[in-house]
Amino acid sequence: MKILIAEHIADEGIHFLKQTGFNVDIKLKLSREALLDCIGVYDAIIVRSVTKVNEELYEHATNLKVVGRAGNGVDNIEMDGATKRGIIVVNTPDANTVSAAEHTIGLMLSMCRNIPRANAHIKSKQWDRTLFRGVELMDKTLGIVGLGRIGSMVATRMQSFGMNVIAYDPYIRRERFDQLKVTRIDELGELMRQSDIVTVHTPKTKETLGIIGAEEFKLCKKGVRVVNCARGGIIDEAALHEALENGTVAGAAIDVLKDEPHPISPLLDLDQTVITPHLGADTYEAQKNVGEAVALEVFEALQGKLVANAVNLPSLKSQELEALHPYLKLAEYIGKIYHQIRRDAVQKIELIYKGEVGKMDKTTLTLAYLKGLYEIILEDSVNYVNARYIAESRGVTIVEGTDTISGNYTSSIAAKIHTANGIFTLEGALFGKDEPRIVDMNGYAFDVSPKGNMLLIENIDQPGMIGKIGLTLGNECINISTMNVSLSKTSANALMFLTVDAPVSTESLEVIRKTDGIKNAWSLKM
Ligand SMILES: NC(=O)c1ccc[n+]([C@@H]2O[C@H](COP(=O)([O-])OP(=O)(O)OC[C@H]3O[C@@H](n4cnc5c(N)ncnc54)[C@H](O)[C@@H]3O)[C@@H](O)[C@H]2O)c1
Ligand SMILES: O=C(O)CC[C@@H](O)C(=O)O
Repeated sequence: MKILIAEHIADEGIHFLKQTGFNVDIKLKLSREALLDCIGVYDAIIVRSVTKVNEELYEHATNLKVVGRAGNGVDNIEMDGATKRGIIVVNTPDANTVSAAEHTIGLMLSMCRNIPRANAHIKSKQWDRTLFRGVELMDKTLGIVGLGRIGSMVATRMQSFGMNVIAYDPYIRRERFDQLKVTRIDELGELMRQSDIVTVHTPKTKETLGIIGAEEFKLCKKGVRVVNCARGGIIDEAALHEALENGTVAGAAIDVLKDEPHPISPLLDLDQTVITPHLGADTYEAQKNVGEAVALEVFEALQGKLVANAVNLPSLKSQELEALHPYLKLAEYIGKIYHQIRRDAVQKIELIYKGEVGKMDKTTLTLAYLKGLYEIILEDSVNYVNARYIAESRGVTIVEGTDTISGNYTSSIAAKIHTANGIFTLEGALFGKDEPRIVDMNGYAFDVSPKGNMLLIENIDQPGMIGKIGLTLGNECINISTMNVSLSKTSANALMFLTVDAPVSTESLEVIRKTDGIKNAWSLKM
């Protein structure tokens, strides 16, 4: 596996990746052309906020499996393009939060006390204290837009400064506001009216781009101050420039610009602005955290593991992932069986999660089922990321449900596959803590451990069949490890699952199928 580190990450992360035995190339500041030229050989790329990982790059990145975003914001990564190609995108959302919150506060204080200009003044050997009179934070109202990880850290820290903290975030539950002792404001306009300082902490999305613009500035108290340590463009730069020039806004503290990494913006020419070149995450602590986290995630994702911080997968915490693991295995096994027995195109899949498993993350379990289903026909090109996309692009309807009752088992997963030629059903249960078993197939009851090479045989239920099958397999040099027979409740047929010690060749399978009393036989690989 080859990994390209295209933007600087901490040595700890690089060291980790190198000792895994992967081939690691560090090529910082490549031109776009050079990046497009070389990306084709890489299995993974690690970037920060500058590299645009978009359609153009994906078209050249024919081997790419993982994009590691060393940091939080993924606005430089085109997610749909990655998902449909099965490229897993991982980031490190918690690794630099404290640094970003502290930088926000540093910028806020610098702006309110004119620290950067005063510093430049005295370093030019001048001493005039009348030029830099500032304002206190105590008793002022801080309006936070986006009360997520960083917004909430800024909130609690600024409360200790004696600020009255209000916030606008329609996507956060009321209880969270209460827990943080932050006043919930239902409309952005109202937040703008009440605030002395406004700080934005949303991701950059279609909805938040320019969320604070000319109209919002019209609602503000004269002399409001603004902070943007989130993403360039969330506060419209042209409108901000205008508002600073006409005095509506007294000061702006900014870490992020619309067009990075270019230091070009009219805001740079104003005395009322304090600007840093996207330094929010630039602390030793944050970079060490980010570097280590992204390296581990890229390593795990390259091994096909489900990673906690995968952006284009349902988000799961590591403990949840651990608890889910045996069920994921079970769902994948159930998925694997259908296309090894039937070729009929799937029209609809109903998945019923019964018992304990019904309380777990069904979205991810269904991904595991679909991964198993399509792996049989698409092999490595299907993974957790694109499994649902593949099903949906084939017009397959997926229905998920739960049932509190799971018969004899603590947990089971029942799959019902609808095709033009009828319905195929399969149910699997978990035995003990982590042992998957097939317990029912099309109404035949079983207790089968799906593993290794298997044979499924349909035969007429008549005396002597087991001996005959044993003899046929013996003649074909097929050694049987386990055998599980189930009789039909409605016909004179039986189904038999066998575990065998080597793959059964097509020729042997033909011989088995022609044996008297055997109606069909399938070789399965689990
Ligand atoms: N300057 C830096 O170096 C630096 C470092 C880390 C993160 N960031 C950026 O900081 C921002 C916040 O990061 P985070 O980790 O706190 O993210 P987060 O996902 O934890 O929080 C974002 C919050 O914004 C809210 N939100 C989304 N759309 C909204 C809207 N239209 N109106 C109001 N609220 C809305 C969400 O509900 C969420 O609570 C991101 O843009 C991230 O990229 C910058
Ligand atoms: O360090 C970076 O490149 C970006 C940091 C920050 O904006 C992030 O999104 O994590």
